[in-house]
Amino acid sequence: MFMLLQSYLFNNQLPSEKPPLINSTPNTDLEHIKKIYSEADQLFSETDVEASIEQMAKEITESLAERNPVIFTVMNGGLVIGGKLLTKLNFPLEASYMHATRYRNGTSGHELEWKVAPMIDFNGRPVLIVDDILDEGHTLAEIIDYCRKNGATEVHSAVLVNKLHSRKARQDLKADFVGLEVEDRYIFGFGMDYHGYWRNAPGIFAVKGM
Ligand SMILES: O=P(O)(O)OC[C@H]1O[C@H](OP(=O)(O)OP(=O)(O)O)[C@H](O)[C@@H]1O
Ligand SMILES: Nc1nc2[nH]cnc2c(=O)[nH]1
Repeated sequence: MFMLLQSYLFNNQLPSEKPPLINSTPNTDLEHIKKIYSEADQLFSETDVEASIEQMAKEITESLAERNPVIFTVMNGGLVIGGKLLTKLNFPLEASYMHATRYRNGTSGHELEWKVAPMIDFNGRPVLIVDDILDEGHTLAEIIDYCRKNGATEVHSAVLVNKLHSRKARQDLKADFVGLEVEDRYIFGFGMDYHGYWRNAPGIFAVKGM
C-alpha cells in the first residue's frame, strides 16, 4: 500500500495496480440504511447548520485573514464542512486535505490510520485543520501533533460539531472554532456517516437508540 501511495505522490502518476478498496460495502442492506434515516432524531436542521458555518467563517476570518494559512480538510468526514467553509473565507489561503480514519465507517473508534498525509508544505506557516466532529479527539490530537512536529508555526482547528462528554483524549482538548455542540449520541449528516452512508443528510441526526 505504501509503495502504491509513494508512487502516486512522488511521481504524480496513478499507480499501475489498483489500490485495495478501503471501505467497500457492496452488500449493504439499503432498507436498513433507509430505516436509520427515517427513524433518526433530527438535532439540527439544515438552516441551523448553515447558520453555524457562517458564524465559524466569520470567526476564522477574524483570526486568520492576515496570516497566509494552509487549510487542511480531514477526509472523509470533513468533505462537506470543508467545502462549505472555504468559499466563505474571503482571504488568501491554500487549501488541501489529509485523510486519516479511526472509525473506518463503523460506529466505534480504533487507532488512527493515515491514508494520505498532507501534500502542501506548511513548514513555517499557520495551519487550520477542518473536520466534521470532535468526539473523543484522538484524531484531532494526533493531527495537531503531526502538524507541530512538521513545522507549523501554529495549529488551529475548526470542527462543525463538538460532542459533549468527559472522554476526551486530552483533558484540555478543544477546537478553536466550533459550529455546534451535540449530545453524546452517534450522529450523522453534513459529512458524518452511518456505516459509510448519509454523509449527504441535510442536517444533523442522531441514530435511534445510539
Ligand atoms: O474525535 P474522534 O473520536 O477521534 O473522532 C472524530 C473523527 O471520527 C470521524 O472520522 P472517521 O474515523 O469516522 O473517518 P471518516 O472521516 O472517513 O468518517 C470524524 O470525521 C473525525 O475525523
Ligand atoms: N458519523 C460519526 N462519526 C463519528 N466519529 C466520531 N464520533 C462520530 C459520530 O458520532 N458520528
